[in-house]
Amino acid sequence: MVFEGNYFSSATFDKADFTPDSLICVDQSGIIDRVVSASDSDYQIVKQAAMDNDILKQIPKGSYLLPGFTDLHIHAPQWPQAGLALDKPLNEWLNTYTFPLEAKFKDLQYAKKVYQSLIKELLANGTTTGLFFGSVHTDANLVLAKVCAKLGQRAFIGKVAMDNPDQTPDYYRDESSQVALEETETFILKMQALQEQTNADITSVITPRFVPSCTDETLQGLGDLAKKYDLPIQSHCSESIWEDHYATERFNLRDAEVLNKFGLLTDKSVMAHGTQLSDSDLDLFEKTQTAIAHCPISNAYFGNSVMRVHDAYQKNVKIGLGTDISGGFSPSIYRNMQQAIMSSQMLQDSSQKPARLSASNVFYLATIGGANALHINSGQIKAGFKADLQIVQDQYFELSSNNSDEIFERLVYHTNKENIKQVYVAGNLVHDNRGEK
Ligand SMILES: Nc1nc2[nH]cnc2c(=O)[nH]1
Repeated sequence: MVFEGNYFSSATFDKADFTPDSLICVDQSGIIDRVVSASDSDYQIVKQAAMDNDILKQIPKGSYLLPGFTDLHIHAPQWPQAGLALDKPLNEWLNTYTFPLEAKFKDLQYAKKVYQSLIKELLANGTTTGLFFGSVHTDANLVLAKVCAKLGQRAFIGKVAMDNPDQTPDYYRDESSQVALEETETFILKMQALQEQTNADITSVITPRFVPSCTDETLQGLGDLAKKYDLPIQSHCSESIWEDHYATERFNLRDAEVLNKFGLLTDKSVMAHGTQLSDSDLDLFEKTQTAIAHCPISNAYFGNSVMRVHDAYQKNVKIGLGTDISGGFSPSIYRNMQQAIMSSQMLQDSSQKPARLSASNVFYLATIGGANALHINSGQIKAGFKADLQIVQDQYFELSSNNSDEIFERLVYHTNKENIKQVYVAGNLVHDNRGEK
């Protein structure tokens, strides 16, 4: 396939490049094998060949090609309660609403219905890769993997491990540390088999829910499994003041230090939130190459402060964006880009250091940031990268300036589901709403 049109892609944290009138050539394996610019001598030849082979896709005037987004933190089973009970503190929200909902995923029919709805919604919002928390149930997590395989989303999925009887309800927990670890290993092996069977881009992820939910044996065992199978790890770290106090009381260590002690901070780890991370925690993240999933909408409810994106970035800590469905109400990474900018302004007002984020900064987080955290060659429109792409319409094209910087800001601020016309994962069309008004 060859796309013809204008595109935006992050060049650096501070700058998104606009490239007009290009041919983006995608090979059979879904990789961008060449980007031909209008000034290249063979532009017309490449275009003609694509037309002759009926593989030219022309992007209409006023629409742009962007890289697909990575959602670096999302709880798939919480989709049915997106936007509900967000006026409660985290601990109450978990115990009163979230654990009872997740417990329902024992029912595989229910799981299938919810997961189909969620993955369609994410694709329609331009999210081409997701890093998912599932539930404790191995089989329901496999349902999620099958749905992602079928609908074509790249997925990293974790069977949630939670076995600490002091912090989890008896109706929703792994029965013991042994069960948590055995089920995690079973999930890893079944995911490997499914991956081989379907050839889908699905990976299992070691997933201790968070330090309070897990016993020491489970935290240690999960660290060992991550090492044994060389897998990504995800959890929550320093999301709230309550979580930080809990770690200090139980271990006399900071939350990040506890995770590190059990081998859970590695270059394949993605820790959600981090609003309470200290400078020394950020140094530890840098040293271990652990990434942060910044979830600005969720943090406004549960985070007790704004995550210091600039400080983390300055310290070379990898960062991407997450929706945190359903701590965050919106499945849209666009909506989270907007909130990241707004929240950063509030941090700026209470901080001596630079904290403001620009549209280019948050676009970088949504694309390159997320892809780097997961070690995938996605998030850029460039030769050698996966063709994870979205065609997005600038709804104010006819009304407003056509300066590329302004178009870019409009796209970041105004794109909604209706303006996302097509989405591709590794060159495969996974969402098409051109027929809709
Ligand atoms: N936001 C959020 N924080 C958590 N900490 C432990 N579990 C959760 C969860 O489901 N959502």
